[in-house]
Amino acid sequence: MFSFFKKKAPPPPAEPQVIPEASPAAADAPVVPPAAEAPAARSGWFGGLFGKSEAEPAPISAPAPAPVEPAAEPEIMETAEKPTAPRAGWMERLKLGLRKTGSGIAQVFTGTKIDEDLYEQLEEALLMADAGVKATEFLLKDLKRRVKDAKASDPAAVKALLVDAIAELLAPLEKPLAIGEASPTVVMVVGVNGAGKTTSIGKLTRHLADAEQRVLLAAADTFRAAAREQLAVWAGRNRVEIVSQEGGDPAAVTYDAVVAGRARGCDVVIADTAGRLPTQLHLMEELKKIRRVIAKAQADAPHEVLLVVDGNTGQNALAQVKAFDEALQLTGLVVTKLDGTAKGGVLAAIARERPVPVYFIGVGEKLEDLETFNAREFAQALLG
Ligand SMILES: Nc1nc2c(ncn2[C@@H]2O[C@H](COP(=O)(O)OP(=O)(O)OP(=O)(O)O)[C@@H](O)[C@H]2O)c(=O)[nH]1
Repeated sequence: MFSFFKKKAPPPPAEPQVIPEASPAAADAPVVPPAAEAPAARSGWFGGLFGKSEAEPAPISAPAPAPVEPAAEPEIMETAEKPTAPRAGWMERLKLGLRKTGSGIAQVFTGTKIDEDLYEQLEEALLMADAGVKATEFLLKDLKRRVKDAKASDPAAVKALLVDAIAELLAPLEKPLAIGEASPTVVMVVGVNGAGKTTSIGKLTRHLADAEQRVLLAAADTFRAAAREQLAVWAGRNRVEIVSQEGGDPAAVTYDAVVAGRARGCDVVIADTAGRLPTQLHLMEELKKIRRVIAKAQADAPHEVLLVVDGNTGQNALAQVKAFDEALQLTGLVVTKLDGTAKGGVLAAIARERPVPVYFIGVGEKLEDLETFNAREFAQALLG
C-alpha cells in the first residue's frame, strides 16, 4: 500500500506543447518529449506504489526532440495554476466538501434519545445523501446490531458506531493503483462527458512524473480539439509525452501510443477517451474496440480500466459504474468533485451494489486535489 500525499511545491509551469499526428508506424509514433529538466526526487505521494525500488529509479532517457508549437490553453489550466492562499489540509477540504452530505446525517444525532424516531431520521438522511435503498437498509441493520452489542446509551455514541459501520462498508473499495508490474502499465480512462477524466489524468500524471515515472498520454478523443488541447497542456505542465491525432480512429491512436510506449521504455501509458453516455451503444462499442486493440499492442493490457465518475451525480454515478463495468470490466474508479456535494453517500451504494475499487477521489480542480481513497477517513469526514 502506498502512503498519502506529501505536499510538494508545484513545479514551474511549462509551455504548452504541440499535439503531433499519430504515425502509421506505431513504434515511431510522434510524441512530444518532456522538457529536458531533471525529474523531482521520488519522495511524493506514490512513494510505495511502484514495483521498482527507491534505490533503482526508473531510467528516464530523453526522447528524440520533436517540433513544438504552442497549444491554446483551456480555461481549466488557468484555474489550476493560479497562486492561492495556503490550502487547508485535504481532509479539511473533504470534510468541507462532504458537509452538504453529512450535515443531514449528523443532525440526526443532536437529540438525547436513541429511539425509532432516530433511526427513521437516519434512514431519511442516508437516502437524501444518495446512499440508495440497499446500502441504507444495510447500514441501519448493521448500526442497530452495533448499538445493541456496545450497549450504547446516547446518540453521540451511536454516531461513532455509524462511522465504524460506514468505514467497514466502504473498506472493500480501498485499493492502491499498482504501477510497475507491467512495462508499460497501460491505463484506459473512461467516463461520461465532464466527469473529470482529463483533469484527473492531469493530476495523476503529475504525481507519476514527480515519482520519476516516464508517462506517455494517448489522446484517444480524436474528435474534440479542445479535449486534445487540454490533455496536451496537462502533458506540457507535467513534462510527459503525448500521442495525439486529429480525427481518425481513437483505437488506432491508442494502439500507436501503447506500441510507442513499449518501444520508448515508458513506465505508464494513459489513454484519455472521449466522454460518452453508457446508453450511446455505438460509442460504448468504440470503447470495447479500444480495449481490444490495446490488448493487440500489448498482450496483458490494459492493466487498468478506470471509470471517472462525478460524485455530484449521486445515484446516477452508481448507474454509470454498473453500465461501464458490464461493458468494459472496470478495475477501478476515480470519484471526482467530492469537494462540494450533497450526494457523497453514493460511495456506500457503490460499495453495496457494485464494489469496484476507488483508487482516487477528486477534491478540487487543482493539480494536487487528487487523493487516495481511505474508507475510515471518508466515513469520518462524512459525519464531521
Ligand atoms: N470541483 C471540482 N471540479 C473538478 C474536479 N475534477 C474535475 N473538475 C472540473 O470538472 C470539469 C470537467 O473536467 P474535465 O476533466 O474536462 O472532464 P472530462 O471528463 O475530461 O470531460 P469531457 O472531455 O468533456 O468528457 C472541469 O471544469 C474540471 O475543472 C474535482 O475533483 N472537483
